[in-house]
Amino acid sequence: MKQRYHNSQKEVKGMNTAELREQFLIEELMKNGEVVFTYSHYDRIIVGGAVPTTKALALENYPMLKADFFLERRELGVINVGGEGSITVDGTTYDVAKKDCLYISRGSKEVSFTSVSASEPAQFYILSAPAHKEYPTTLMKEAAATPVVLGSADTSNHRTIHKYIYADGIQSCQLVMGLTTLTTGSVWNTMPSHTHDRRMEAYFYFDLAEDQTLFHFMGEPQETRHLLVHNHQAIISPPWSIHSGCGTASYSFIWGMGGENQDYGDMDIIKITDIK
Ligand SMILES: O=C[C@H](O)[C@@H](O)CC(=O)C(=O)O
Ligand SMILES: [Zn+2]
Repeated sequence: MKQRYHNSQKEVKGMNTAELREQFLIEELMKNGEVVFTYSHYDRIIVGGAVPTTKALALENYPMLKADFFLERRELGVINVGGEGSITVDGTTYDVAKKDCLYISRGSKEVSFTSVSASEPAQFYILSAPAHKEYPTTLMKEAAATPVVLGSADTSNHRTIHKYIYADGIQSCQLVMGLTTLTTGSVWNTMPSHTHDRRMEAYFYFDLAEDQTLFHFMGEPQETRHLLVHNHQAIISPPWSIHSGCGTASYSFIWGMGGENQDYGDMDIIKITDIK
């Protein structure tokens, strides 16, 4: 498991492209036959990917957690962005198809990830946060998440938001998680952009054509920087940073947060003409 510490706003202002990418971009998350994790000190979120092929992959323990097992003091959210798959939690198996979400309770001891087809594997995107109590392991199919349509073609940001883990959805200690799909021809996410000093956020981009890219914007609202992101890459957004992106084609992304509250609507919106 790789580890990333905090960066101050002042430090980030002075970073060049390589330094920004090293701190805030996670380039490789979906590796066939592997579970890959990055531990971020922003709200102690762990960002990961699991791609089982011919055999199941277990959620192993990591020495740096100093825990008896991964979920001893943590909760975990998973969304599949690949082929058909399932997740087994302490003997119960859940079918997790593309865009379905499974919340896994703190205290769960044996978790494993399986694909139906090794040639079209499931690709599980994982977020885990420290948890103080147990909430039940819960599966939410994509169809069960109420879609919220935002933006318009006029502003190139027509998109549908599916919320899974949040105050009015699957219950958790602090994890908030869902996904956004851009309508063909729309390319802007999260514009107008916002910050929420109360929560960090991670974005994982998927369904972006392999020969396309996305400009992800971060930084303080009047001191923005950008990172060039490709399909299946994630970015870590500090609480003081905007997180907004513009693709060279349409795409989807998973957003996930941890921190002070689970109120999806808690956002400090920045007027479009005020961004610098
Ligand atoms: O705090 C919430 C997150 O930034 C995202 O949910 C925003 C988003 O998906 C969008 O506007 O497209
Ligand atoms: Zn946000």
